[in-house]
Amino acid sequence: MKNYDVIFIGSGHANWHAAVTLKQAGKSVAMIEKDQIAGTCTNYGCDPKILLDGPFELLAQLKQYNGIGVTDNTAINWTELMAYKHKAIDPLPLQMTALFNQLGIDIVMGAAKLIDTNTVAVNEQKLTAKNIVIGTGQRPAKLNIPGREFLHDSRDFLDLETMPQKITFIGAGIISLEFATIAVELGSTVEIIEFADHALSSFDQYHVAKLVAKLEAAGVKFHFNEAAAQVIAKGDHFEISTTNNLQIKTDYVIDATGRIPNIENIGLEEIAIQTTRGGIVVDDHLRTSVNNIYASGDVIDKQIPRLTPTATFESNYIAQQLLGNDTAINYPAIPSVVFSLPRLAQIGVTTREAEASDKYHTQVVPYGKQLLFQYKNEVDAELTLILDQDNYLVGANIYGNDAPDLINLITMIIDGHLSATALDQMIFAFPSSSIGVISLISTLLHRD
Ligand SMILES: Cc1cc2nc3c(=O)[nH]c(=O)nc-3n(C[C@H](O)[C@H](O)[C@H](O)COP(=O)(O)OP(=O)(O)OC[C@H]3O[C@@H](n4cnc5c(N)ncnc54)[C@H](O)[C@@H]3O)c2cc1C
Ligand SMILES: NC(=O)c1ccc[n+]([C@@H]2O[C@H](COP(=O)([O-])OP(=O)(O)OC[C@H]3O[C@@H](n4cnc5c(N)ncnc54)[C@H](O)[C@@H]3O)[C@@H](O)[C@H]2O)c1
Repeated sequence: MKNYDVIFIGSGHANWHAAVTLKQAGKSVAMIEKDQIAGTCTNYGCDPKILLDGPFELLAQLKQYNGIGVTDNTAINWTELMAYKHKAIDPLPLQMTALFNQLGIDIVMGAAKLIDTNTVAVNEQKLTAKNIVIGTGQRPAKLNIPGREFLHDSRDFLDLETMPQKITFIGAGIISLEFATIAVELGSTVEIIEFADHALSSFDQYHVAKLVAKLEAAGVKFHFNEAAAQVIAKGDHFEISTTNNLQIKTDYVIDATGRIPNIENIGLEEIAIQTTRGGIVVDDHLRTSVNNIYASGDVIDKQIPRLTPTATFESNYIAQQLLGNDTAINYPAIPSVVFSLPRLAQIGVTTREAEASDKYHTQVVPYGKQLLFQYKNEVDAELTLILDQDNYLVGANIYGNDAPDLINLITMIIDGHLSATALDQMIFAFPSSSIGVISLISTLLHRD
């Protein structure tokens, strides 16, 4: 039986950052993975998604010059793009495995199960360790309705060789809105069934409404207040009916009604690790109810966004814990982005929280209009800043193609508690899109 300092169950961002740090610090480390090395983000999530999205973003920007210099927009060849995706993404697990092996991390392929508080079974072997970290992530939820066998998920979409002519998404969450943006641009008839009366419930609803209107103008049909009830196969197509008897004919159905934690069949009940429907319960040191076993990433029962940067933050935190630092975890402000076109991003105090408290005030900055050519004629791009009573930035929402980068800039202003005076001490490259937004924000920020 092989004995380690630390065994990691799962090889996603929740675990591999810590595995590398601990190995480099001289610990013996094993990482067990039952599917593809490097987990969801690398193989079935952020990375393939953003690769496929690239030309769609460029096309959206080109369209902003229609009638003022650009006449003929390029068409996207999805099948060719998908071939490129396979070429770029498929080798990543092997490359990451080689990197981990080179560092001296033992990689074990197979489904891990805890036998006792120090022992993990995988295939026919048993491995022991002083500490174990569970980072088993999440999987797509699957609706329990008649015809569920016809439902596809995000992984299937990111592997589609040809885009179906008619595609229907169940759920108007992040995954649906990102993928609907792509499908409608390729000319598919896109419908979205959502049981709430709005989309993207955790995002600023003023910006969400603008995004929904933009997608509707592009041809996406939203059916709010509708819950999918059954899917029937009829010849070469499918018929979806809702609880209100709405009928939709479609070629392909994606169930994007959320993601659920992988907590089953890994021995948690046997050794009394506490879980809820939301995942593994941890304390403020990311320890489970069994003291030497930690949990990290998407599988944790947590209120913060389940994202790659939060999984990475937790992984780095656990590495430091296992190297002797005993401070409780303290999350900074966490940005979230919806990679639709335009993008939505948000961080920190929300507009809803700001409206309910006299500690904050909000300011809308229509930077698309104010910085027209720096932002490539994206006229409707705007951001809402949330400021505290001393005019320090505590939150923001962005609607615009540049949101993923702008929100990082704003993250630094929030985390650094930067005033306008502090920003004045820095020199930024000019002309650039960011310097424009920095100057607009500066006029509103605290001055010493
Ligand atoms: C379509 C899509 C797009 C996304 N886009 C973004 C984005 O743009 N930005 C962003 O920040 N986040 C995005 N995410 C979320 C991001 O992928 C996750 O937050 C991140 O992957 C979480 O990392 P993790 O290590 O906790 O889990 P995972 O990456 O899911 O890793 C868990 C690993 O554990 C393995 N495992 C499970 N059970 C066992 C077992 N018993 N034994 C051994 N191994 C096991 C799994 O096979 C998996 O490889 C996206 C997710 C999806 C699905
Ligand atoms: N850009 C990103 O960061 C990114 C991108 C993709 C995925 N992710 C990850 O995936 C998660 C999002 O996954 P998602 O989009 O599947 O979930 P979600 O929670 O964002 O959205 C699910 C939607 O489905 C609706 N719904 C649930 N049951 C329904 C039913 N029976 N009929 C109709 N509608 C129903 C819900 O009301 C909700 O609006 C994120 O939380 C994140 O962890 C992140």
